[in-house]
Order: sequence, then structure tokens, then C-alpha cells
Amino acid sequence: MKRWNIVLTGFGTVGKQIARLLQERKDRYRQLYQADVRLVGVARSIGGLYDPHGLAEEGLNAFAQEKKAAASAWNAEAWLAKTEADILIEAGPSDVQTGGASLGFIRQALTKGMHAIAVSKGALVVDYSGLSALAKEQGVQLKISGATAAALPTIDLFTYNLAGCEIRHVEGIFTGTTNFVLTSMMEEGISSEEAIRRAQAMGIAEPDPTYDIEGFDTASKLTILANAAFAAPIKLSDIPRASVREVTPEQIAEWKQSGRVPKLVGTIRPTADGIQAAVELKAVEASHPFARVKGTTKAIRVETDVMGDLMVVGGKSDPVAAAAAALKDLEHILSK
Ligand SMILES: NC(=O)C1=CN([C@@H]2O[C@H](COP(=O)(O)OP(=O)(O)OC[C@H]3O[C@@H](n4cnc5c(N)ncnc54)[C@H](OP(=O)(O)O)[C@@H]3O)[C@@H](O)[C@H]2O)C=CC1
Ligand SMILES: N[C@@H](CC=O)C(=O)O
Repeated sequence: MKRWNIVLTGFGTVGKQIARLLQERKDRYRQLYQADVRLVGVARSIGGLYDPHGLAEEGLNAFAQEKKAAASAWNAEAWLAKTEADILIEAGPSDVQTGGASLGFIRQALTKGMHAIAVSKGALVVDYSGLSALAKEQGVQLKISGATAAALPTIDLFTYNLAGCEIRHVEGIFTGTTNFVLTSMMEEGISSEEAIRRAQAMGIAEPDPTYDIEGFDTASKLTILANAAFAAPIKLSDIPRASVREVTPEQIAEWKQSGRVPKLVGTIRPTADGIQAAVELKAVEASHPFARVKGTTKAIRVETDVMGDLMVVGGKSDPVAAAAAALKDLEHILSK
């Protein structure tokens, strides 16, 4: 039985589900992969826990309840440096401008020879190519399912299922929150503000929902996918974005009347001038397959040269499903 020590940075909505599923699946890992998987470290913004033998549930529960002490400061880098672990799972905030603390955590883990599984997007948006080169150099894996629409297969579709194909066009509904907001406005007649509040209550909206609503979340996923699946050096700022915030009651009435359905669609298209990506608000005809993709459901449609076109719909948008996507990555590492 091989021992696999895991550290988790970010112990919020998704991080807690990762910790819970890791515990629940211990026997599965033992039976399928002869792997003794232990969560040995967990970090929040206020501090970290580490036990080389594995963290107990009671300790984790108490840590989750801890409040920030006034003027407390802790050194996350020093904490990570002292942990002895094989895999980092990064589930902290997505800071897509600087990469934030997540970028440092992933760099540090890869440099230490650990595999890294990213659920947050910031580090990958800012420096996917640097991180992936570092992982290669260190002979470890950098897995990114959680950051690229999570339970909806995207990166795995390109790297496993469509390996060898020429991808001619990709379009997708990559953000559960915006699809939920648009569907709620169309079908329940509620305001975008009310729909955003509901998406926040479900735990799928980003801490600042502007990031979803103004198309940054979709654009971030496109940036990561363009770099990871197409080796295209696209930056977030290269991608034109549309916002769901600007949708007016008049537009909703007009779409309803014409039988069209609004969707925030992300596209990636290889062209003679390189990879083009965009986030657009499209009113699709009722006959378009995206018209039936409702609520928090996501979808991806891919055109290829020799495998034809294919579309995947679903992959639940919720914190448990996002955690499960990170642990799918974990199983791919354990199985190697
Ligand atoms: N929610 C979802 O459905 C999905 C989310 N994601 C991505 O997953 C990530 C986590 O999302 P979610 O769990 O909803 O977010 P939360 O805001 O609930 O949790 C973020 C966690 O990160 C911790 N944190 C913040 N700064 C630091 C730091 N400097 N060092 C260590 N930990 C830190 C927070 O600490 P503290 O507890 O002290 O506040 C908190 O525990 C995000 O990047 C998001 O984009 C991806 C797919 C789906
Ligand atoms: N905010 C995102 C969650 C993770 O990527 C969404 O709504 O899909």
C-alpha cells in the first residue's frame, strides 16, 4: 500500500467538500489503487493545520469554525514548506489579475516535487505555461479539471477523448451562475440581482459575483483551456467579454416573443492567425441544442476533423460536484 499525503489550500465551500469526500472515499482508494490517501494539511486565510499522520475530522470541524483573530498574521509559505506531502489541492480564491496566494502555493508545491490539482483559476490564468513547464521539469502532474468547468468535462475531453483530432471549433456554456441567472430571468421573470442572490445561496457564484456576471469566469476558463489544450499563449485580456448585467426587461420580452433563448457562450476557434476566443451573449434559436441547456447546467460542443461533432451537457454545478471533479484528477494521478 503506497501512502499519499495531501495538503489542501482553501477550506471554504468547495474545500470542505473535498475534505469530506477524501474521507468518504478512503476505502475506494485502498481497493482500487492500493493507495493510503491522507489529508495531512489544510490552510485557510487565517492559518493552517498540519499533522503528518493525517488530520482528524474533529480537528477539521473546529478549524472550519475558527474566527480570524484581530491583527493575526501567518506565513502560509513557511507552513507549506514544512509539510511533507505528495499532492497539493488548491481551492482558494481565483485572483485572475495576479494569481494571488494560489499562484505561490502551486509554484511552491511543484518546485517541491508535489503533484498539483487546481480548482481555483487565478494561478492558471496568470501563468499556465510557466506552471505546466515547471510540472514537466519536476516530473509531476498539474491537473486542472476543477478550474475548467469542473464536473463538465472540458480539458479531459480534449486530452483523452479527442486526442489526435484536429479541433475546429469549441463553444460552450461554461458558467453555471450566468446560465442560472439568464434562465431565471426568462422563465421566472425575476431580476438579475435576485437570481444572483439565489446562485450565491447555492454556493456556485464566485465570492464577488461580478466575476461570473461580467463574463470573467467564462473568459478565465477559455484562457486556461486555450493555453492547456491548444498551447495558445492567450491572455485573459485578449478575450472580448459580454456581460449578463446589461440584459434589460425589454430584451427578455423580445427574446420570449421571438422564441429565442439568451446564453452566455464562450468560443475557441483555431484560425490561420492563431486561436481566437470570445465570450458573447447570444440569443439562440429554440432549435439550437444550447436552448435546452437550462438553469445551472453547463454544456460544451466541439467540432473535430475526423471524430465529427460532439456535445456534452450537464456535469452538475455545485460545490460537491466541483470537489468531485478535483478528486477525479486525484484518481488519474493515483492510477498512474
Ligand atoms: N463554488 C463552486 O462551485 C466552484 C468554485 N471554483 C473555484 O474554487 C475556488 C474556491 O471556491 P469556494 O470554495 O466557493 O470559495 P470560498 O470563498 O468559499 O473559499 C475560499 C477559501 O480560500 C481560503 N483562502 C483565502 N485566502 C487564502 C490564503 N491566502 N491562503 C489560504 N487560504 C486562503 C479562504 O479562507 P477563509 O476560510 O479563512 O475565508 C476559504 O477557506 C475558487 O477559486 C472558485 O473559483 C471552481 C469550481 C466550482
Ligand atoms: N462560478 C462558477 C463556479 C466555478 O467555476 C460557475 O458559476 O460556474
